[in-house]
Amino acid sequence: MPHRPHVIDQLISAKAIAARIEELAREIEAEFKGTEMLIVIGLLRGSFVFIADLVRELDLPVEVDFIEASSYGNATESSREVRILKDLRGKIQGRDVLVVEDIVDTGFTLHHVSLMLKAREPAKLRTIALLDKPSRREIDLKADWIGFEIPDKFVVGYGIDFAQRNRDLPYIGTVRFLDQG
Ligand SMILES: O=P(O)(O)OC[C@H]1O[C@H](OP(=O)(O)OP(=O)(O)O)[C@H](O)[C@@H]1O
Ligand code: HPA
Ligand SMILES: [Mg+2]
Repeated sequence: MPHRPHVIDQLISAKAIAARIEELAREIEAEFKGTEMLIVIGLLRGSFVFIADLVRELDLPVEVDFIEASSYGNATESSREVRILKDLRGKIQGRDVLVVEDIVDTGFTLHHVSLMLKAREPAKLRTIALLDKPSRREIDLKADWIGFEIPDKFVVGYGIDFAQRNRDLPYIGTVRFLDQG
């Protein structure tokens, strides 16, 4: 796909994200109070920034593992086909698990990964997504915790990309394409 000229408008500031992560961490601590070990699973690549900030805020014993799932390629529309490019290193049977996602849009990615992980019989499986775009949902699914509900706009930053770019922005922004008005 050729690079499309665009500008980025800030939607959620880095400060607002940090404040929300503190609140979410307290709720997750309450839910997993007394756990021997919480396996925190990030969905690569989009969640790499969120999981890094979240685990550092959690006052719980944690292990970190990753799955790489991809459905967007370089497009702004889901292919609705979730490919698992990398599976977990560790086993999760009988363990407490938190799946960390950056954004739930159509719902295909989190749905697919949740089903796959549930089949491995964890003791408890919960999900968290920093962003939720309910207007675009095609699968009836809600993460157990959501950072922010956002409008039907393509977003980037804080780990989230457009054609692999802009993951390094410290805030969440919306992409305004200049070739489409
Ligand atoms: O709810 P959905 O419509 O499935 O969309 C959400 C998923 O899409 C993006 O991942 P992508 O496939 O672009 O891969 P990436 O995380 O490597 O950027 C995003 O990071 C979520 O994982
Ligand atoms: O709004 C989005 N931005 C980037 N990647 C995405 N994947 C699903 N929704 C989005
Ligand atoms: Mg992703």
